[in-house]
Amino acid sequence: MVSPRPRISPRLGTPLSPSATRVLLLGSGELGKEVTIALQRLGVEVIAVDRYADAPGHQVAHRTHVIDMGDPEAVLAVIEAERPHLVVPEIEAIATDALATVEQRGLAEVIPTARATQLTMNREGIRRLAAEELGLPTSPYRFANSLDEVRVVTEAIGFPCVIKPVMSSSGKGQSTVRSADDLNAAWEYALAGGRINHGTVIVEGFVDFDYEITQLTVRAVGESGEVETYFCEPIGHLQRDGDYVESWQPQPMSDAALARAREVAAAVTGALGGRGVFGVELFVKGDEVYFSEVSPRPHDTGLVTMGSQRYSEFELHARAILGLPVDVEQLRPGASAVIYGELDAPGIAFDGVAEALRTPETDVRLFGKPESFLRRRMGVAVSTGPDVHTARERATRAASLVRPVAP
Ligand SMILES: Nc1ncnc2c1ncn2[C@@H]1O[C@H](COP(=O)(O)OP(=O)(O)OP(=O)(O)O)[C@@H](O)[C@H]1O
Ligand SMILES: NCC(=O)N[C@@H]1O[C@H](COP(=O)([O-])[O-])[C@@H](O)[C@H]1O
Ligand SMILES: [Mg+2]
Repeated sequence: MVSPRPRISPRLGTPLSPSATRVLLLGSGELGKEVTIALQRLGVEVIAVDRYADAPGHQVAHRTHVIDMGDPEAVLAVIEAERPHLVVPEIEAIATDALATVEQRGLAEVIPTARATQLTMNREGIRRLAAEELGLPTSPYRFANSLDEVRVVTEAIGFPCVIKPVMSSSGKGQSTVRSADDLNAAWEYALAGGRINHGTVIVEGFVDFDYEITQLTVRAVGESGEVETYFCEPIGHLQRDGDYVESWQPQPMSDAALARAREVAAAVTGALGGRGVFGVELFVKGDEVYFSEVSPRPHDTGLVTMGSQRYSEFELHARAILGLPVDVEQLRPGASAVIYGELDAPGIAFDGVAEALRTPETDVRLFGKPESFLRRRMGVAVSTGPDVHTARERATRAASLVRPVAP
């Protein structure tokens, strides 16, 4: 299903010289910032691209660009100008047709593959692949293009159900609907919240799961010289309004559920192909595992790995995409808790960092986003501890001590 692709040379060059190994990131938020730092430590030349100036990843890259990432010509132009070896998508809303062109013309290698970015940018592509081609269990689902169609398909799906734009992330435009009276509001919210106003929604049956996990899965060159699949310890997380607020590792699971989670993750990532980290989102009920969606890149809930693993998901991504070996060992139970902006203002300040850092085994990362919004993720607290419970207490406490304030 996945065509063989040329393997990147494991030789690394000197940045800003003709021998440089060049990586271009499309998207330079908090996740891209950490990938960039990991690449910089390996002496890779990094070009960071985003839709706005001074994005977190811009602040640590060799060069930066601001473009409309939904514009295929703009995406192609920046890749043609920079001639990177690797193009690394950091968000899903990108002109993915341009990435297919890049791959076809052999301009650069797209991570993990152009097809993977095309399938995962739209919930319809990945859902049909997982449920219909691979036969993996998912929530029941239907697609709808108008409020009338939403009314019809919810008859089939039943209540409660979850309505989401087919192109969105971090819960934007998503609502859980309990009765037909709420459909109008959910439709309007989905139209307003989609990244690209596509006018299509997915209606999913509500899965009454016991817990949900991200199964970080790494496709990297192994000792055999072939791409092999590696699994991190499962990450449990808590979501509010479709956006992650807390994550921890490891999530305790039965042997049967863990084995099933890894089977599902291997099937999906194997079908997408390429190299790098994937965040496979799964719902678990008893020993049953339901596939939800997958990021073909590091995952926000995986921020916890900056504390809990020998190599964070960002370091693993950097190594895997460069064709270097990986080690997914977890060292200590860990947790992360999100620091939101809590106010709408540019150039905000943060009080309470010293108090937060008095918490044992705790780090605070402030992403440096130039503008704060009420519910924009501006930072994260990452803690470890003797057990997950202690790590969670530490991280949530530290995050609550950091107070965003107007400058
Ligand atoms: N069908 C469902 N049944 C129950 N809960 C759901 C369902 N779909 C979504 N959720 C809840 O909403 C959360 C966010 O959903 P989803 O991952 O699809 O949104 P997203 O916008 O892609 O978010 P992100 O980009 O952060 O992954 C899930 O992690 C889960 O907690
Ligand atoms: N769930 C996806 C996710 O966490 N993506 C991360 O958030 C950034 C966008 O943040 P912004 O909306 O605050 O600019 C993205 O660039 C990526 O790092
Ligand atoms: Mg998700």
